Amino acid sequence: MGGTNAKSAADAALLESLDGVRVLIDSIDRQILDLLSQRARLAEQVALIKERDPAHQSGQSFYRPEREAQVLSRIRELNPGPLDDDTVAWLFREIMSACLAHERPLAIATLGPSGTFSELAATAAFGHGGRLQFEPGIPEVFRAVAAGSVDYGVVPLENSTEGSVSVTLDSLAGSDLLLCGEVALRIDQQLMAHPDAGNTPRVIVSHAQSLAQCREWLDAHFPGIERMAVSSNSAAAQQASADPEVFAIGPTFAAERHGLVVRASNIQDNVQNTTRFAVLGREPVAPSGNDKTALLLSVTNEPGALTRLLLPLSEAGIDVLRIESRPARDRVWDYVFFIDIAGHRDEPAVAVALEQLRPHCGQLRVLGSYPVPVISQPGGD
Ligand SMILES: O=C(O)C(=O)C[C@]1(C(=O)O)C=C[C@@H](O)C=C1
Repeated sequence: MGGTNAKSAADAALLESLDGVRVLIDSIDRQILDLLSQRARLAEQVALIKERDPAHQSGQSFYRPEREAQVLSRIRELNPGPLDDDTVAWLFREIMSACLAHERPLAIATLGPSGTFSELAATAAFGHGGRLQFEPGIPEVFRAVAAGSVDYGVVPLENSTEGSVSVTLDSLAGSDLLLCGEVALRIDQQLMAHPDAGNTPRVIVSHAQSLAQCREWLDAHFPGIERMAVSSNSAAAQQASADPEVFAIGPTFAAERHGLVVRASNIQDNVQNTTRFAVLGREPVAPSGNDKTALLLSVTNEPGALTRLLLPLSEAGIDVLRIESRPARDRVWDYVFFIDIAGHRDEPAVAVALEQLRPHCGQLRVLGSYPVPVISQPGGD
């Protein structure tokens, strides 16, 4: 006891000077490092256990979204402050990412070249331990995951200003891949140009979604200037870096990557502009305790068809979180519905409701059950 008091008196004295506080910080850092090393050794042990199990051979069984969601929720609950819950969760997101990379580095496909919002979303979902593989388009991300040349993919699903990303929904409908997670990003759009550019571009280029998210701003500030959609924001930034008469729209870090200067900041029409990105995988995710399930249903175009779909869900007390319809590509005036519900497909109430739904649908596919995101959206610039 006397020793502890002597130690705290010495610490109190150190707190009075910058050099003294730094001595204390150095000591804490040594302890954090020691604990991180112990955690990484446990991750090695986890890898050994998973490798022993024949069901756990693929990269898919090393990444455990349900466990990560549980760890992050617990950290938020335990957080004594003064750092806020999101901040400590982000720190632990990176610790788990580093431990996972130490167990088995994961390859993640996303829309490239480097400098897209999708790249930011992939890093938000997997931390900096994931190895990104850039693809020229969203269908190519699906193909890379399906072919097994990467472990996971990250694609944009829905934007708060522009609605669903049709190419993603159509690719989902046409593939066997599963949704394993989601991450929402605030999307702040920047107008960027070559450092030698004048004030009036010949053309403004960006991804079609980004051009649409800035439509009113562009009408007001650059009326009559041609707008051209290209495969990604970073492809647009690349074009602007090669031609001072081309301006691009995209995230700040695309300007940094391609040597451009930001000419106007946050030009999206809706300040709260947010995009939800999906994590695509090949294997189902186990329940975390707080999950959602994405469904794909098809019905023929006859009166009451949608009501017949929703009734078994509401009777089972299951919350419908989102409904989106897309034309069925193979039949005129028939529709497929993308429906998100609360709960995991392995929960009895959800499983029963899905069985009751099945006779009313031409097709019913569970696109995936996965944890409700635990960390609030980071800024997307
Ligand atoms: O618990 C596991 O299965 C682990 O692999 C460990 C760990 C972690 O660092 O906590 C790492 C990666 C997984 O995605 C989940 C958790």
